[in-house]
Amino acid sequence: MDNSYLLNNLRKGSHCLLNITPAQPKTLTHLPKRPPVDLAFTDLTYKVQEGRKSNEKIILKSVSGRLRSGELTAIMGPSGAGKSTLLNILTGYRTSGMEGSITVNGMERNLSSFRKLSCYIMQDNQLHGNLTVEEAMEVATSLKLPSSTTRTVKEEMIHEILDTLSLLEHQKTMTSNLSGGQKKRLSIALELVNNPPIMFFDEPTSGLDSSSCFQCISLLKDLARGGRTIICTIHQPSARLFEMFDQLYTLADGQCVYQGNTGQLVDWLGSLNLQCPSYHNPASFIIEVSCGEYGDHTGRLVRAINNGQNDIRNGVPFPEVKVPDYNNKKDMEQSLKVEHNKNELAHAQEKFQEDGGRDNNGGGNGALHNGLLLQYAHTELAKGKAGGEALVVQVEKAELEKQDNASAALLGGGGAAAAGPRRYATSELRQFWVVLKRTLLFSKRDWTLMYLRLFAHILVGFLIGALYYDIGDDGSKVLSNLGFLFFNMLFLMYTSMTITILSFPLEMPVLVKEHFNRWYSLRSYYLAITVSDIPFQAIFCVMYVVIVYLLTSQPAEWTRFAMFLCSCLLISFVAQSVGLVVGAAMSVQNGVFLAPVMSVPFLLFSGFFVSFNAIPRYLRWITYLSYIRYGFEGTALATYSFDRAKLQCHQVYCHFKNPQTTLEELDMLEADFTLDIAALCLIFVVLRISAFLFLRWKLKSTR
Ligand SMILES: Nc1ncnc2c1ncn2[C@@H]1O[C@H](COP(=O)(O)OP(=O)(O)OP(=O)(O)O)[C@@H](O)[C@H]1O
Repeated sequence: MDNSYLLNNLRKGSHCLLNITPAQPKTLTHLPKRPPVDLAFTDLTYKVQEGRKSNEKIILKSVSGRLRSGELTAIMGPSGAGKSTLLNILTGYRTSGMEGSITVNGMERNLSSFRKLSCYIMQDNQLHGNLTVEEAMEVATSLKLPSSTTRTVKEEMIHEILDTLSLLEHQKTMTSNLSGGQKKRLSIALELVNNPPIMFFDEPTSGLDSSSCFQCISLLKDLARGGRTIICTIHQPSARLFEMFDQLYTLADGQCVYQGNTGQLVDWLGSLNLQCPSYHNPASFIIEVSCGEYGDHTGRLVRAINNGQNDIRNGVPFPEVKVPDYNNKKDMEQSLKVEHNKNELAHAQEKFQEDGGRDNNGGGNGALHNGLLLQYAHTELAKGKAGGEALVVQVEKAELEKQDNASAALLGGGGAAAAGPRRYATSELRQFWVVLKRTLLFSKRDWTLMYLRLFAHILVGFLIGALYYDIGDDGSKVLSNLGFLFFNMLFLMYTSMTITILSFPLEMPVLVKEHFNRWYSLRSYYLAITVSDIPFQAIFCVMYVVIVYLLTSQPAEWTRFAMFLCSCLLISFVAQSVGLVVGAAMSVQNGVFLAPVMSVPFLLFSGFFVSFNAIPRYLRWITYLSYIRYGFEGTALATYSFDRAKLQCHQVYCHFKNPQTTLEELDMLEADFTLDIAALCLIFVVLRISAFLFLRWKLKSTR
């Protein structure tokens, strides 16, 4: 072979190699700027009542900790240790039953402002399956960014976020068709839109394979590197994943057994005579220790880490196991006796800087620097060195200044979506409009909701039309015609009620997430879903009524048809509202059983089975509540009242030839059509308000 050819190719190859440039890490440039936020909690206790009132269960036992900006923190622990509970409390998702203090940049947490700064990505992704990735992102930008943000900026932002999260090529994919890892990334992408400085994740790796887990944690790490505070609960990660976390917070039996760098864990446990075997995953080891597999060491670990008040950091000596409690007045007074010594202080700072220089993270991070310095000062103080106390004061002052600046930034400037007195980034009218458009899109795409319902109304319409064909003007078939009127009520009631009972509770988890993450107010959401289904329900009802009215030969008068239709429409809207109340208040299983059962009294007292005068007096009040009665009465009056001419009679004798006889038999001679319509409207309004109140209660009670 020609050597020069080989050489040339090799040269070409080396040229190619030389031209390879490492992939640049993707960064998010279009996101609103946010200040860094440090979160700290002190003496956090969480209790729940179990069984009888006096029976109290303590889930978190006076734990403390600090979660810093720019760090990826893992909350780990054995099952039932209290990880999810701690996360729920830190996010503000759970507030009742909690004692202790939570501070944001050193200031007591204001839950309302905090929720604008943070987002909570729950374990199950809670996404609407009927939207494409792109549409879901558009909804998120429309709701989470101020209305003043231009369309171009929103589009660029969506493009950038999807590109960063490797979802760009899937932007036209339906959310329901995404893989588990992609769904997780989409959940993150949706919340990234307004760039919250604090992001909480509950088990972000659950259900993912090892490669997706790695990608997911890498993404979280990148987000943390962007200055965000990223906190996630995780179940025993692999050694490779474990190394990726900056900070570890471990719980056992509701107490903190470790808080500090992941890299220091093995040494720290070693210093407490708990040697992690070689080639053993440190994450597994701390869980095994916490579970008591090597004996009961929980108490010792909790004391050593001061239940989360201490922090094991790179470059800072381990705190001694018997560290004084600085929250304790006695210990504090003792430490204040230590004489101020400026030389000692200077020495301490110098020494810290020497140690701090070895810290990988310390460099440019002021918060971390101060944190380390503070911890070092406490350690010195614990050793009884005079300079320690002055150093504590000095560092704490610096820390406070930083916190003031950051907090001012949080409240005053930064991301427009976060700042300001408004709870939401957009007006309620806009929220209503965006949610309405989204719900209409779902309806269009939901086969069950739309096409099955349409099909059912048409099919049943023709079936009933065939069964009761041409009976409307036949004096000998009035009883059958009354049966037809009653069946209309029954059909319209069940179709509109059950579809809502089946579909509405399925929306709940997404509603809980989006409402909690401040996408929209409950009012705008509720109004949007209330309005969205009314046109469809109306169209189906009109189609059904036109078919049956014509086929059964009811009176061919426009006014009577309008009255008949009006009663039927109101019945279906009222029944839909009953479905909303039931759907808001209970699960699908309970609702599907209870709603029809609860409707039985209303059907019995509708006036079809027993006329009003035949009902015992003490039970008559039920007829006033029965919306079926008003609907049935409305259609009966539309058919037989208002001086309707005598019906045709093809037999020797037709008892109900005169419509007045029918009304008399039904006790409807005195009935007023307007009153029936007014009663149905009133019941509709009361039910819609009740459904809203139930929904609000449900949202609160799930937390
Ligand atoms: N409302 C409640 N009533 C009674 N006990 C509760 C309640 N909520 C939580 N607990 C208990 O508190 C403990 C901690 O629960 P939590 O869900 O926080 O654990 P976890 O560490 O997240 O567990 P896992 O890893 O298995 O999800 C558990 O023993 C649980 O049974």
